Amino acid sequence: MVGDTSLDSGCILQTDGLSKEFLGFVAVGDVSLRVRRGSIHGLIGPNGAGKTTCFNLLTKFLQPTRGSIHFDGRDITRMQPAEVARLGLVRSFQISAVFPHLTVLENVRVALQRTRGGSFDFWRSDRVLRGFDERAMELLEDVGLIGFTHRPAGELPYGRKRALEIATTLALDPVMMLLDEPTAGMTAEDVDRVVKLIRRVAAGRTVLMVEHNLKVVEGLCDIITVLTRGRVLAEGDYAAVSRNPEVVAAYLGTDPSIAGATTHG
Ligand SMILES: Nc1ncnc2c1ncn2[C@@H]1O[C@H](COP(=O)(O)OP(=O)(O)OP(=O)(O)O)[C@@H](O)[C@H]1O
Repeated sequence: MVGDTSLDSGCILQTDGLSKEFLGFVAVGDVSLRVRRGSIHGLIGPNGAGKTTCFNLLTKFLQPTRGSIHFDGRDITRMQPAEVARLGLVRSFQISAVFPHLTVLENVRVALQRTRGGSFDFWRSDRVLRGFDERAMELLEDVGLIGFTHRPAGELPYGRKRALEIATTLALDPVMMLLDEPTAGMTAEDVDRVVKLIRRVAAGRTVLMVEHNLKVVEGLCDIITVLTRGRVLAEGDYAAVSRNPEVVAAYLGTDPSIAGATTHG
């Protein structure tokens, strides 16, 4: 499959023979992923399966050892992370990307300014930044953070911080969002809220998410790719992959509950 660039027009993201080796160790091996435009696509697998490495390859934080990546009809295999983000393939960063001493509104404003104004605008006055307020408020509304507008981001409860992180990602106006374990470490109540939020922000976009909570995967994802030891083990909707004996076997010892389609972690 390496070098196969016949593009599937229904797919916004396509990898062919994608591989990453670390000193000969195959972290991702020959992964040919097809992400349908407008879908919510889950990437799951036991610990060490290669999910994070895969994400890092897609967002160009790592260069592949072999294989190709096409996004929206373009070959992005050798592009830089910022170029890929400009094309609309945006990763939702971890909490550390939120500035804790800035308010919720200021965080979104800065994200908007980075996108639209460019970093050279940083010296400009508050007045310029306030120009972004209208859009920032819309985004805060979208993610349910209006009630927290003037709170320092560092004081937000964990689940709300993840919502803020999603708002700052939405500020980049992504065509496709990559979400890395969006519900990790959350209380059940926060999980529900973030699931609803993802469903809402996924409208009109494509989402690829790594997620350990299988209940979340079941509820959100149209299609799921199961990785194990760097390779694609199975693909399909939740009902199909959770019944797949190879998937059940791969999870045994780490998560036997997949056979019963319940929650992990
Ligand atoms: N920079 C690196 N150097 C060497 N080995 C690495 C590197 N990054 C990842 N690996 C190895 O590649 C394999 C896949 O790791 P990866 O983090 O992608 O898995 P994962 O599916 O995201 O796991 P988890 O669910 O635990 O986060 C692991 O065996 C890991 O030790």
